[in-house]
Amino acid sequence: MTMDINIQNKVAQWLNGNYDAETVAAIKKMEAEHPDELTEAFYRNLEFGTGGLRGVMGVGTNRMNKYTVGMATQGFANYLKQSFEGEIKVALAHDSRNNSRFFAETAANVFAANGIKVYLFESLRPTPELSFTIRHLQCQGGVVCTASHNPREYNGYKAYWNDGAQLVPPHDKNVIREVEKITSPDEVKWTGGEANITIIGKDVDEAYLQELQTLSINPEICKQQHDLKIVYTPIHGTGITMVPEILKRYGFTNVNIVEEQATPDGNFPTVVYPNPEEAEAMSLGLKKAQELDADILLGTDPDADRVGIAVKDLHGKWILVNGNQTAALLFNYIIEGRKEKGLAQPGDFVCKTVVTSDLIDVFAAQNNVTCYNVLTGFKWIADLIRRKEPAEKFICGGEESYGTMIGDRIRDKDAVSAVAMICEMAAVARSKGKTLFEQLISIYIKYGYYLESLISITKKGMRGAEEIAEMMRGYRENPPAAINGSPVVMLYDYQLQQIKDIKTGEIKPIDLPKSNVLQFVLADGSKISARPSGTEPKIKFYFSVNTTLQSVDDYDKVTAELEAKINGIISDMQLK
Ligand SMILES: O=P([O-])(O)O[C@H]1O[C@H](COP(=O)(O)O)[C@@H](O)[C@H](O)[C@H]1O
Ligand SMILES: [Mg+2]
Repeated sequence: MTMDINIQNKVAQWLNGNYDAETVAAIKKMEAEHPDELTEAFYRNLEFGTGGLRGVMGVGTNRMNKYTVGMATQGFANYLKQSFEGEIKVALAHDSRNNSRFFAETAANVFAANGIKVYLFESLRPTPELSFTIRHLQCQGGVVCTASHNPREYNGYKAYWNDGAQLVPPHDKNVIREVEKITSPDEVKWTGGEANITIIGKDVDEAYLQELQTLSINPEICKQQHDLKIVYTPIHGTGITMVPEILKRYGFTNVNIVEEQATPDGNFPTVVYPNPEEAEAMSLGLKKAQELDADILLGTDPDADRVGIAVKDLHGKWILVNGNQTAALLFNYIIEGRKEKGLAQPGDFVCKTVVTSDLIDVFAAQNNVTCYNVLTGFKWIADLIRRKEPAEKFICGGEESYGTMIGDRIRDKDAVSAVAMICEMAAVARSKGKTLFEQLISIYIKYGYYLESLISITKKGMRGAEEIAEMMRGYRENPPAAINGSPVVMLYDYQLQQIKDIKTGEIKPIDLPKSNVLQFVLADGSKISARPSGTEPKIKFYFSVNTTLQSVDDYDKVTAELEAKINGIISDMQLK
């Protein structure tokens, strides 16, 4: 295969530029032995996706290495200097991944050499704590070196603006424009500003923990139910730094850590993927929860912004709760809890993403709380808060992909607060003689039973990205007329920013930025969404079906019906 001329030029730049001997040797080796890998490493530059820059670690413009981190930081520094006057400050953190500390120190040195004041965490911390720190220390920007829940060969760069939110347009595009102007490592200021770096730690931890304590709605019940039996696993990530402490401060005394996964380790030795969405990543925790006959299991991802939970079902069998169910439970607890406590105000709003359960829209409306829908990515939830404040007040936000954000002081998804509040919610349920699972069923009975499921198909590399684009094009050009026997009645195309009523042909606009997402709404109320992931080489299909549930006695039967419906949709779409 002959290599595209643009790729050849980029490779030549790296071979002839001021790159270290190790990098040059690695490129030459790939050139000789694996030219296809060389293409993958250089065919594009890393871009800001749903959650910052993310890539496999290695040499090349499409990889995470000290050069791409250094250039991204130089570009970010340039843009911060154009955007703000006076002293500029940034906060930096990192997770437990291999090279995360090195990348964070590299970024710290580059910012500092550009005359920017840097607050660098002394060691690993959760991503949400960094979001908090930006506001707390009044910084103009920030970075976390993490690839979140991605496989171990990845790393990444989550970049933040002065409100503690990840970059959205135009800032992300503008930073990339600055990065693209940099053609050689010689244009990066690598060192020379060490005096501008301040190491931070305990004081900020304390402020963050105190902030999280203010979120509690029923602190007295947590104390009363202090012996709620909790099993927690940080899956070798940053959660260990804050989660046990916040649980203690909420008053919980029976917290059992999964010891085999307690030590931060970038090889994530006990799991295939460090992602609580994967059942396998939760299996050691489940084993411990079963042995201890615990009330709840919680697991956080490496940068502690997403949380997965497991509880016992009606028959005492342990089940993994999906992200939609956790979000529904938590939103419901917060909305109803605030109402009961007299904290609810006109102008309160919640926010979720367009691929997250519509059950939340239903109960928010019935409780007079506005529910907004945004594109996938917490950066869009944070963006909405910015656009609505101060007229409307953000209460909580969340998404199917195992994340929530409570209150407006932390502007990114936060598993530390989520763990605390989920345990509080379990404590409140227990004080009423209920389990969390029973609580979920009560929500279904009151507002409607929505069942969701997700299929992700991995397609790696340049070819994979093309295949995913082709699949999306196929659905767009030839949308199905019916799925699983039910006609498609509405077609949402977020790329075209329009909703089409299939029967009448009427078209309505979608007031969101353009995004490659399609949704088919069926006559029976089911909804199927398709979109390429913005963080991993995957295409994602989301399925949502719903019906009414009269009583807990019908739960098993109705669940089986809804599951059969989802399976019917999946097989009709030939996705399995
Ligand atoms: O990876 P994290 O935990 O930072 O999470 C990031 O990616 C998730 C998956 O995105 P996608 O479906 O595009 O892969 C998003 O849902 C989330 O809002 C975003 O913050
Ligand atoms: Mg994460």
